[in-house]
Amino acid sequence: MAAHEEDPNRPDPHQDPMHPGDPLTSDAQLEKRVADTHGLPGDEMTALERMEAEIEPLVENVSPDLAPAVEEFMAETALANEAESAAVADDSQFSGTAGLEGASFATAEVGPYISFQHVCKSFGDFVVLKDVSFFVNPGETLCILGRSGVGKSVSLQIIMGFLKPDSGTVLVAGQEIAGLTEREMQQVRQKVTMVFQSGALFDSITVGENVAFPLRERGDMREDQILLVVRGLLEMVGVAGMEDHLPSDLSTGMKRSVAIARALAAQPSAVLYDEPTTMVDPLMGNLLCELIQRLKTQLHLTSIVVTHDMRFAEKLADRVVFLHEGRARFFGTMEEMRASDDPILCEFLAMDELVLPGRPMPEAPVEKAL
Ligand SMILES: Nc1ncnc2c1ncn2[C@@H]1O[C@H](COP(=O)(O)OP(=O)(O)OP(=O)(O)O)[C@@H](O)[C@H]1O
Repeated sequence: MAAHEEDPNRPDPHQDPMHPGDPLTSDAQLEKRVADTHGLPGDEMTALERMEAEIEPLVENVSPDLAPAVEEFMAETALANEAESAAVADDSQFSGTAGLEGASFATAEVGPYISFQHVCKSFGDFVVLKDVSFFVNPGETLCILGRSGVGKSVSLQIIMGFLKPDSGTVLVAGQEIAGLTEREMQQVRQKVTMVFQSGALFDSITVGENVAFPLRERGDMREDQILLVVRGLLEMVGVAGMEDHLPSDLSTGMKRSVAIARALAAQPSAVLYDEPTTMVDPLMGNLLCELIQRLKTQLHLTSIVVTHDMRFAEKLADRVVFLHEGRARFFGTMEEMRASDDPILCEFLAMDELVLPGRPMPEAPVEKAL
């Protein structure tokens, strides 16, 4: 097609892509729609304007024909997250600092979005978590650190309700999850979603169908709207044009990017990431790290990241919890961790210095010629 010819399939830039037939969403219309959807008062407009301005950099690499759809979709998420954070802050269910004695409570004046209080978990006789307590406040990022097998992934699975703790209290989205039915837990999982190490994509359907899945589940979006948001989200996470591929065609890093796009399609308040930078090259690792950082600041996402990568933790974490022998050996800010003289923690950090990617590895002993 010649450059000047109009593509009949190209969305009309003067039409609202989320609500075709409407003129392009004016600020007032968008304010009303988001207010209707999330029950926010009409005077939230200034917040919404700020939100859209914040979100702009997130969609800067998205094609102009897709950007408005993604921007509006993400603005809804960001605004809902602000409201959610406020609701958690007001929630009287939060039972204070029980089980977190000795931790840093510098910013704990709002209730945590997710917390463990004295959590224990065993598999048969094998005790994984003996008495673990930590929290993450709304909009903050917690990194879970520790050697292999200390229960980092088990902790994430407890938060998602896939595993049940033997004792202790777990708050997710500000509410205690112990007594919830599976159906209630599914509602919690709409707010708090997880990006697995493997991506955990559905292998038999395309990348686009994977990302469209949560959008179709909502039941209130038309197919053409869904396609716009899917393509836009894939561009946003750096895997443009992959919608017709099967997950098996993708590299590990690309699968994780698609898994993040699918998680975002559910408009979550919190995302749990299990080893997002493991087994990808340093460039892909940096891209994923930057994406997670942008999602945190621009969407006000609460995040928990299980990682072995200290540089990643340094960039992202508001707080860290260091698990060791079934306990939260350290819980506090990155700065407090660096200042700690705990020998076990110091040894862990020293080991990390030795194997940090990008730094020269310690010289291997030269083998003697036989
Ligand atoms: N469903 C399960 N049944 C029995 N044991 C389990 C189960 N899930 C995890 N475990 C055990 O719990 C321990 C902690 O596992 P987990 O996956 O949380 O470790 P991790 O800290 O994430 O380690 P890594 O960094 O190697 O991924 C391991 O010994 C694991 O074998």
